[in-house]
Amino acid sequence: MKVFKFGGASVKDAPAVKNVATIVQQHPGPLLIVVSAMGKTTNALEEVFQHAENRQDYEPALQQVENYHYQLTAQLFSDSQHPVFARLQSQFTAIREYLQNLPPNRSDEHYDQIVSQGEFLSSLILYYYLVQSGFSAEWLDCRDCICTDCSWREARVDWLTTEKNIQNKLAPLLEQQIVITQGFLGGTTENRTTTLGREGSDFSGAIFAYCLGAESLTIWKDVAGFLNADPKFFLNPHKYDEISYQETVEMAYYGASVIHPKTIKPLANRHIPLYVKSFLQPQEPGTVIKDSKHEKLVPAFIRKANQCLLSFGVRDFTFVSERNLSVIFHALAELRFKINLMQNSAISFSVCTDYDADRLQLLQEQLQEQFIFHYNAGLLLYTIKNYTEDSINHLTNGKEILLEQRTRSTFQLVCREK
Ligand SMILES: Nc1ncnc2c1ncn2[C@@H]1O[C@H](COP(=O)(O)OP(=O)(O)O)[C@@H](O)[C@H]1O
Ligand SMILES: N[C@@H](CC(=O)OP(=O)(O)O)C(=O)O
Repeated sequence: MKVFKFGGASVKDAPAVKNVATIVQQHPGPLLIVVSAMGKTTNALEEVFQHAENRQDYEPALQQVENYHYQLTAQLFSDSQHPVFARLQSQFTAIREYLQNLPPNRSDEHYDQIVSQGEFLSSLILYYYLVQSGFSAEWLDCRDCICTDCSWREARVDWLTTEKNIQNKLAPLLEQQIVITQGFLGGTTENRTTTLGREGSDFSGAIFAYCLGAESLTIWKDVAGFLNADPKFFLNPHKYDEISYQETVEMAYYGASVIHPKTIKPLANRHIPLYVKSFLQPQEPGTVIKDSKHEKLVPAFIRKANQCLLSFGVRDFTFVSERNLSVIFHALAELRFKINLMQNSAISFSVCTDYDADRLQLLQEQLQEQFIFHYNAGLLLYTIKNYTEDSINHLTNGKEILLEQRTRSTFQLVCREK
């Protein structure tokens, strides 16, 4: 039993969906397909929700999402009476009804109900297309399997219940046919939809693979495999043919965005290999991530954009103490800031984190009485894993560096985005 995860880029238009069917055709045998929203649909739905949250007209943004899905679907199904069109229509009717009836206080719970819709649309379109192409297939609502708490936007998985659900409801289905389900989503015991954190469909693939005891998980990407740098920002990156879970989890943690950082742990726990393969060249081997031992790898360059550097200074001539730090950490955790790098001196403490204007405002309000609080936005965080002096010189050349740090294996710097 294999699990394939197809991300937004692999289903971004009609030819891409046809390509997915070709890939599936080439892999006979029990298969679970976990699919993300098509193209940039999740961003577009976030925009719809933001308009609704600010009591602005969300209809033009929603109309764009609808047109995109209809146009793509019309290129896949020549029969305009095909049931897929009625399903799409009922999804959009439900979205509009939900938005019209939003209560005055719009919250993260409402965000999840809207932003989750992209995966329902994509999984329905892919399901109907595979059936039309002659596959024996079934559509599964992942909320019947992936059980989470109510931590909206980044729900936590109840692993015991999820494993039981997957064994009882999904495993028997997979004996008969291919099953298509949604990435990124879960459901609470009260039947509310949750999301697992942006770009969380890789993690969904790993949850299913873990609970099914799958032979492997393959994530299909627009790159040749797991590379030592993002080809959008670095020339001629090197592809790893094989790499350990340990190295991968560290690189994903530092920001190698090709794999969601939560993906690795469940797979490593059950020794399930993860393949990163190109949907553009599916016959190529890509990268395999597993329990492997290797010599020191070539340096990996990881770039994290939209960073800010927060600094907390003490108000008197005392030093930054453990007690001060615990107040700062508590506030950061409450507001769900992820610390990407930190450094302290006698009288100040600095943290590099993802920039979010609203949450920064709340942090400032909470801490400004106790600390002198400053921040710099518009920054980049670079990490070199397995660095060499040459790689550091290459990276730092010409950059205005605000902070740098190194351990025996990892070099990090924060600099201005030019
Ligand atoms: N180390 C890396 N190796 C390969 N691709 C990377 C790496 N770091 C960042 N990327 C970027 O990740 C992208 C693919 O991941 P992602 O956009 O999440 O795909 P999808 O949303 O389709 O699942 C690539 O297009 C590439 O720009
Ligand atoms: N669609 C969601 C989940 C996801 O993982 O998407 P992708 O596989 O395209 O990164 C998002 O954009 O956050």
